[in-house]
Amino acid sequence: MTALLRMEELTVVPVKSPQRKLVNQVSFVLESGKTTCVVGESGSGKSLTALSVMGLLSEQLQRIHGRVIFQGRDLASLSSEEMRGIRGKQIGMIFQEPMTSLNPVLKVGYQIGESLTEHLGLRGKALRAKVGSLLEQVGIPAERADSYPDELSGGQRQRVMIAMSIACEPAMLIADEPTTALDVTVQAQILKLLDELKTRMNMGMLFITHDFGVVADIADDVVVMFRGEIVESGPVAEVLGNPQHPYTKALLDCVPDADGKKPLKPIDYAWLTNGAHP
Ligand SMILES: Nc1ncnc2c1ncn2[C@@H]1O[C@H](COP(=O)(O)OP(=O)(O)OP(=O)(O)O)[C@@H](O)[C@H]1O
Repeated sequence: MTALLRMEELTVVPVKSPQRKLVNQVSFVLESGKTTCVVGESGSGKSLTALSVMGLLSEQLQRIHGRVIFQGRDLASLSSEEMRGIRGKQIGMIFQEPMTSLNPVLKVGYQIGESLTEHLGLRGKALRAKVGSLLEQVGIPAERADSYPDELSGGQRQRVMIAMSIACEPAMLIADEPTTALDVTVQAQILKLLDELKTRMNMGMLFITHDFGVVADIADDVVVMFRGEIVESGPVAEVLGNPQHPYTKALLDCVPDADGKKPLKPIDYAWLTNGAHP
């Protein structure tokens, strides 16, 4: 079976100091209908990996090596116009903070509709019906299309972002810490919704998180990143059930108990660097 996304030895560096490898030789595969979680602490290179898939690295950064093959095509070989056609249509995206992605002065229904008009040419009644149906698919009554973002709760705003990201029925969804800003109960609801949509629409989901609790809930496969490199990857049951790398073990130690009471332990970097357990 051809993979939906095949990342081959992706390497990202700052243009001005190309010896600093922010993402170093990262390779993994994502299949349709599956979720691959990229997990690691802040600064490990997760977001740069996701942005590379979208062709959205900032101008100060460049990919010096590797390929990003989506549906059999190397995304780097596409023009910016072709890439714009893929973003939002074949690859959907959601990010951590819906308020920064939603325009506060436009009704949410209008904002969901924009990409339907741009990519699918929908207008008028057909557009309104599709927007209503998308809102209902993410658990929001259709009439909330006329609400402004600040009239919705944080969880509802993230649901609106999900509706926007799936509007064109993309083959792949990239979710970068989509639940981090939400409280635990809402987080669980959003994860469940994403998981259901992934299965129903047979999407591949690339899910970026620093939280192994989230990985346990949602991943089929997991890629553990540390300082720009993959230290461990594989099916979630294997990586969580029998972690091999000290960094994975240390991150797993940081997961709070179900009641959320276990204090977070600081990660012992000396141990990681020497390989000797303290
Ligand atoms: N434009 C840039 N120029 C130089 N370094 C950068 C740039 N953007 C990001 N970095 C660095 O690249 C590294 C990886 O960043 P990235 O955002 O991918 O981390 P992350 O794992 O997603 O962390 P977080 O969860 O905090 O977003 C970090 O050390 C960051 O400081």
